[in-house]
Amino acid sequence: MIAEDLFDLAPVIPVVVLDDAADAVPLARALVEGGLPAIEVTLRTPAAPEAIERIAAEVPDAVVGAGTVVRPEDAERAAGAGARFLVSPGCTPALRSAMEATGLPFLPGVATASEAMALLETGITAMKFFPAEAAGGAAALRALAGPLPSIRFCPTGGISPRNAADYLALGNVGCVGGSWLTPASVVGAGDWPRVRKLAAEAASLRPA
Ligand SMILES: O=C(O)C(=O)C[C@H](O)[C@H](O)COP(=O)(O)O
Repeated sequence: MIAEDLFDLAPVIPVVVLDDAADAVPLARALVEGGLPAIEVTLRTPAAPEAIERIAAEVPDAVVGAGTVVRPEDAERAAGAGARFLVSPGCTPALRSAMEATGLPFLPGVATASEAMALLETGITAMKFFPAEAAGGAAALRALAGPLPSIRFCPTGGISPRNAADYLALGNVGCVGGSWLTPASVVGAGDWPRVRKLAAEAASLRPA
């Protein structure tokens, strides 16, 4: 799998924060059943590595990745847990090297033309656009497509059912990411049917 393949899995990559690794498998099953197989588990909680391990072992139809990859050592740790892709909110040369060294596809985060150009110089054409809404939203991505037509983005940050379709209509958007599919209250209550419904609604944003 190369990074661009992540765009073809589903229109939305759920961004998941898990406090309890025991929630990982039922949550991932609900997302997959709803039609969203690519799942980004953020490395923001101590439970994240075990959550990734469990999903990788027990939910074969999921493509589990790690988000919030911030330090170079996070990349190796995520790969060791079984992550199949990596996502970072921004990027540095050291982080880029560490992500590349895992051999996994990765979406490094950018928010400006200069950041995107720095990665483009190293051959990267698939990136996360973060924080999408705060950094100019769909209008900013439409503008970037002019001078940087070879880059495709996964915008994340402030995306919801209200604005997701605006992003997905852009030619330089491969998919979007967001946490709205797994609200903390819903995960805390173990309301997996609700997660499945939110996922199904998101999956229908763009025909597969
Ligand atoms: O953790 C990361 O790697 C990030 O870069 C940030 C997340 O993608 C966003 O925080 C999700 O944004 P919301 O959907 O607005 O909650």
